[in-house]
Amino acid sequence: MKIAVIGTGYVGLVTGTCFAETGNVVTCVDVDQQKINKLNAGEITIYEPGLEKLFLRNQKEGRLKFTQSLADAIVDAQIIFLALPTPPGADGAADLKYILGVANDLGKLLNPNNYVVIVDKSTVPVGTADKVHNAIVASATIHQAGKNIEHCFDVVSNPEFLREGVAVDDFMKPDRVVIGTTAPKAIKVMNDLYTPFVRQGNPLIFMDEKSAELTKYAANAFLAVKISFMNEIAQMCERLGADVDMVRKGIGSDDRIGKRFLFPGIGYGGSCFPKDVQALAKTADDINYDFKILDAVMDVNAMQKLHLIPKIKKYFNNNLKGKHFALWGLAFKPNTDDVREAPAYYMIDALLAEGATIAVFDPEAINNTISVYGNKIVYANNQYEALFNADALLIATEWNEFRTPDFEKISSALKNKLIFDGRNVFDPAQMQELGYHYESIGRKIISNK
Ligand SMILES: NC(=O)C1=CN([C@@H]2O[C@H](COP(=O)(O)OP(=O)(O)OC[C@H]3O[C@@H](n4cnc5c(N)ncnc54)[C@H](O)[C@@H]3O)[C@@H](O)[C@H]2O)C=CC1
Ligand SMILES: O=C(O)[C@H]1O[C@H](OP(=O)(O)OP(=O)(O)OC[C@H]2O[C@@H](n3ccc(=O)[nH]c3=O)[C@H](O)[C@@H]2O)[C@H](O)[C@@H](O)[C@@H]1O
Repeated sequence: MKIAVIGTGYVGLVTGTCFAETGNVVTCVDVDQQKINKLNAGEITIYEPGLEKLFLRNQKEGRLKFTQSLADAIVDAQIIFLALPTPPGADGAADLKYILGVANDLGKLLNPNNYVVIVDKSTVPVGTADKVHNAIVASATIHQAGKNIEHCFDVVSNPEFLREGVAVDDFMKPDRVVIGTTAPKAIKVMNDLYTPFVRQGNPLIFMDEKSAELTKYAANAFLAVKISFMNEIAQMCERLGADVDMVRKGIGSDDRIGKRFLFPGIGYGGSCFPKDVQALAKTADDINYDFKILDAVMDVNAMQKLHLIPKIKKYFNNNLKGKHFALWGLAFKPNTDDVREAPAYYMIDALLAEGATIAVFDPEAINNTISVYGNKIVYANNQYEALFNADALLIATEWNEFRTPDFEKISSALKNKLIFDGRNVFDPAQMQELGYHYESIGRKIISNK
């Protein structure tokens, strides 16, 4: 099939590449000229394990192309994906200006003689498929007066459930594909497109557009509830002397609860959970429904992101002025360079406000961080360099390479054998043996005092 993907960010690039991988001819569009130039030069623009190999192969074989021109990309396309940003507006609702802006452009460009399925892959509020449909028709009425555009397209909601860091696997082998449309022609096209991705029997779930749109928010909000619930259990553990790792294993082995997404830490971050929980709360607000759990989740997460700060302050008698910290991990989770809503940044801001200095290291997110913090913090070339002369090591992201470090190197570089771990990366028993003062989330404090 011939496919256009509008928006070539984390979702658009993975979507385009993976559809090319199953033999489709895909043209990705972006307004960012630098991005398109880089991609056309064979340079990948995001760090996502496994993506570069597929990107290069499909580009070489002519199945994956990049352009700035929407008009060129949609010529003869049977499917047009919208993978555009939906950032929070001032009131917390998803801002639809990118989506509706492109819908307006499509109204000018669609060919009334070619049927096309327009698929919304962005995370959008319930009712957006109708808005996109109406925006296209309104624009066509002005710019293509007299032509019968309304019958040449359907708008489908096909929310994306990939996780950054494992995006290629999630896309190629999805747990399920949710497709919101009741239009028979669109159902056929979407079924043909996705059949190669569900050969193991995972379902393609067809439903109406609104249910599909709400499914996406419900999934992200439910996962945020799960994480926040465990973060609150961790708070209880710290006060009661229980161990959250044991509680996690104890409840996770119950199939009804499941093992995944029960890891406590310094809160959830990223470009989606924070904005999507907020947007769903706003939708509830708009229809006068008081969605109490979502408000609690947002409060818990705001508190959790700064959970280590009072612990660090307590250790240093409430005075961090002049203290110097090493921080491992900047990305909002491992295996990505994405720093949007990264919990590490909340820690950096809080420590800088207390008068501390910080040296940071992350395997992939240093460049993105330089553009945010400039010379306010120090950037190390590797995890050990960050430790030099620091009063303590702080951990904000559980990259695998942090899991079994050289503890001798750590203790010889640090001023104190002191670690505050926001992702429960180390084993408290080992820390005790090695003589560290070690504080983590929901587990007992190891003291060397
Ligand atoms: N990042 C993720 O892991 C996931 C994101 N989503 C959703 O997918 C959507 C996109 O998210 P990301 O890919 O992370 O965003 P992103 O910000 O990485 O990418 C969006 C791209 O769209 C481009 N763009 C903006 N206006 C444009 C226009 N008029 N024409 C062409 N390109 C344009 C931007 O330059 C950017 O490259 C959002 O709604 C998000 O909630 C859904 C599932 C996973
Ligand atoms: O809509 C989206 O953008 C995506 O949002 C999340 O994916 P992502 O944000 O890439 O990463 P997750 O693995 O879900 O992690 C999100 C945050 O939760 C935190 N987390 C995750 C799991 C856990 O047990 N504990 C925990 O604190 C992570 O550290 C991270 O900060 C969802 O998992 C995807 O299904 C969804 O498509």
